[in-house]
Amino acid sequence: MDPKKFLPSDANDSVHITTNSGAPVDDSLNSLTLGERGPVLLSDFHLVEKLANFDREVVPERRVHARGVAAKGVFVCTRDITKLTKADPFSHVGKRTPVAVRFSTVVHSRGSPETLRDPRGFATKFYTGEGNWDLVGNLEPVFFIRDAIQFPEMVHAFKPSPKTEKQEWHRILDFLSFHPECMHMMTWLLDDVGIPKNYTTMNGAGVHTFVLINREGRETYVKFHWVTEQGEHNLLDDEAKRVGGEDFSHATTHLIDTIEAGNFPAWQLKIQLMDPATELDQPWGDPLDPTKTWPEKDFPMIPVGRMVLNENMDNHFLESESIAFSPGNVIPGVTFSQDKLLQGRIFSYADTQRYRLGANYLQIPINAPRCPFMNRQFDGSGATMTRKSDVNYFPSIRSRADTVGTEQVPNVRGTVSGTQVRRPLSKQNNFGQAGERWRSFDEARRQRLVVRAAEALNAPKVSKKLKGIWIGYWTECDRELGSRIAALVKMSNM
Ligand code: HEM
Repeated sequence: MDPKKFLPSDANDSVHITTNSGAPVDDSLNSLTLGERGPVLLSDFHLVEKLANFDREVVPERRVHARGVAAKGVFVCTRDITKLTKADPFSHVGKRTPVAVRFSTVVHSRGSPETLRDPRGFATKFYTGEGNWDLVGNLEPVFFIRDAIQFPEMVHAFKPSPKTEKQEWHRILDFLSFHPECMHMMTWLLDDVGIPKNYTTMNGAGVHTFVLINREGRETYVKFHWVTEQGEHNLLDDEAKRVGGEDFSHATTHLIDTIEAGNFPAWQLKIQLMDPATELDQPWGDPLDPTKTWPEKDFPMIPVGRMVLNENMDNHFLESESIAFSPGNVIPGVTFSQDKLLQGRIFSYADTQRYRLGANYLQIPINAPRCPFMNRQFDGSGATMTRKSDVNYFPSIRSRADTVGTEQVPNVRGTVSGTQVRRPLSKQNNFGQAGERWRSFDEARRQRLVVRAAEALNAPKVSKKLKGIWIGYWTECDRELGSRIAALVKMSNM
């Protein structure tokens, strides 16, 4: 039997409604009752099945990044970097790799306004010839914290309060006051880019340091950046209120309409490179620190590819909602650095997706690999893979692939040794790049950040003590920045 031949479809190839098992239903408008006025009979199988199906139509929303929209497209390699990496999408100039991208906000639920000040997700799945590679990035090239062990509590502080179900600044500022490494990210969140005009006018970043590996096994540190060809545009706070009032899904509307109209948005993929032998010599900090950017004058942006989004998703639930990105999905030629935030992410995504979408979430078509594939772990809830063989173990003398062996995949890094410790990175420099970024703005943009930072500190329940800590941090970033914020903060209320 070829099970694929019998997959239910929406071809509507029956003249009447059927049950999920295909039996004709004589009436799908009136429940089966004892007499015209009821009661309703439990033997109305169709009614019970319809309601039961409806009751299960949703899966849990993503724990973060619940609100988003996805599209499909293509990535084209534009520069020969085969000396740096054996990764399939870069195998030759002109190489085309299908992609799916999901843009998102972070904190609030599905259906929340897209005009809120919030980081933005920019996640890309490359369907490569050697497995799916997910670059699960954000608009901002840095993050609030450095260690995954702090992430759940950070999200609790940003998410709506368990008492009021409202996002509250005092909880965010309280948590982050213990993490001065957040200051660089705060100069992105409270900057104009904190509310992008729409998803096509924003850049993206891989954030972490990753490692490129070439055919000889040589490793190069890399940072990935998506640079929008539409130009970077944002909404100022008043504009955001107006746009959000007119259409709280404005960014989703814009992406779908733009693609529908054939104005396909595009991004350049640029990389920055570092020799790992120099990693301890960087004056600005540690390249394993995701709160740092690499100065462009020392690490120039090198364009290596171009991505065009040219197709909307056909079905929101089956594609946009079911797509599952994970920083753990790397391919030969690209791997992880020891960045502690990244290392926690390698676990967390696949784990939440097993819960959110089920054990066989990688068999959902939008997630399935589009390359030759072979392993023996596919049974369980949601399994749809066509299999005819009785070899469901490994290795087997009856399977050629099991005995031939594969080319050595140069993805495993060399020996690492050390003493077990729980200790933060010693090179911190929490304020330097934050101050540099603020000073790089023109005066109007500087002032907008000052006002937003002060508004956060003037929010309800922000204590005098907390205000003092934050004014201290802003002053460490830049003396003038600190004093300008302090001048707008009301100190008398607590
Ligand atoms: C230790 C830190 C982090 C943890 C534990 C974490 C965990 C998660 C989880 C559980 C999800 C939901 C995934 C799903 O249900 O499919 C998610 C989504 C996401 N995360 Fe993170 N995250 C972390 C840091 C980051 C950072 C630093 C970035 C940016 C570089 C990021 C970008 C994203 C994006 C873009 C999504 C949405 C993916 C999509 O569109 O489906 N996360 N994260």
